[in-house]
Amino acid sequence: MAAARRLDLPVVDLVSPDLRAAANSIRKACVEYGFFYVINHGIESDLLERVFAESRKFFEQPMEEKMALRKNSSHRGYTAPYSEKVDDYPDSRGDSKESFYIGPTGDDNSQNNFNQWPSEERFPSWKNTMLSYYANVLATGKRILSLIALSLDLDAEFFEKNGAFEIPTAFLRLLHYAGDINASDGGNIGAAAHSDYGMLTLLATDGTPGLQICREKDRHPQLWEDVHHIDGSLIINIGDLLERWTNCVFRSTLHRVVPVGKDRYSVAFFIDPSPNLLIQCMESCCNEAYPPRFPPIKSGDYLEERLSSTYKLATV
Ligand SMILES: O=C(O)CCC(=O)C(=O)O
Ligand SMILES: [Fe+2]
Repeated sequence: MAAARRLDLPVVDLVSPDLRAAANSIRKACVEYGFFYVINHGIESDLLERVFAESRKFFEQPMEEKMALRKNSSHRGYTAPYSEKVDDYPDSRGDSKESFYIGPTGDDNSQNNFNQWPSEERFPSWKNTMLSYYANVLATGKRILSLIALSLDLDAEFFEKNGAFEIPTAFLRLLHYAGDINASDGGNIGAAAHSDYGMLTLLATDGTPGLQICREKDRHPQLWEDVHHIDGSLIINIGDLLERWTNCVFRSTLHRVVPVGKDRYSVAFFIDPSPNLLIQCMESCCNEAYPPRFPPIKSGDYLEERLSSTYKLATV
């Protein structure tokens, strides 16, 4: 895999008393990179450590145990290595990562029922740890979205008031990249180049390198830059739906995970708007000279289409 350049993404302090300055820094980050770090995000390091410990414990199980919780039709549960393929290369086997999805967990029992959990007997604190992380990271995500609204010259409550959070849609995804993948084999990649589909992604990693971004996807050859680890930070990125909503003022940036010869764990949290919300160009993102580039579309229709085209193999 070609060497990548080191990149210094903006760092946004979520307890900064100067909201306007934080919003400005987010705007610059989203216009230029589509990626940034947040610090002082309010998620206890102890909770994060427990999430990683439980995640490791789950993935260390024999394949048979993991497959007993394979992803169901509601996109919750386990996905095996090579079950996801986002590239179009005929020789590629797909992504070597394995993952576990946890969907909305709110009070709504009918939604709750779709989640799958490892047995309480062998994993006594697993579910509660994940539920606790889900609640905490969702709260952090909403604070970031409020700053994003300010950064787009919108009301801080823009997303809330528009009903973006009315029907909970956020997904937690535990990820494991095996360390014994041969990095020199071009057909092997942890996660192939992709952009995230939805609104906002909050990513925690165990500090192992591998994540890279490509700022100019149409440039050849592509230039990949390492997103290095900052202790205690979360990595935030903009998804395609928010790019579309902002009329491409904000960028949804191509990224991938390359093998580094070492096991790697990460935890992604994807926040999307309510499925029934109509995504149409934000007022502050268009004018006569820069008209809306996309027709309105319902969030759920857009995301369902993107998701179903990802899982092409029959193993999940
Ligand atoms: O594991 C990572 O660092 C990135 C994961 C990712 O890009 C994704 O799940 O969409
Ligand atoms: Fe991603």
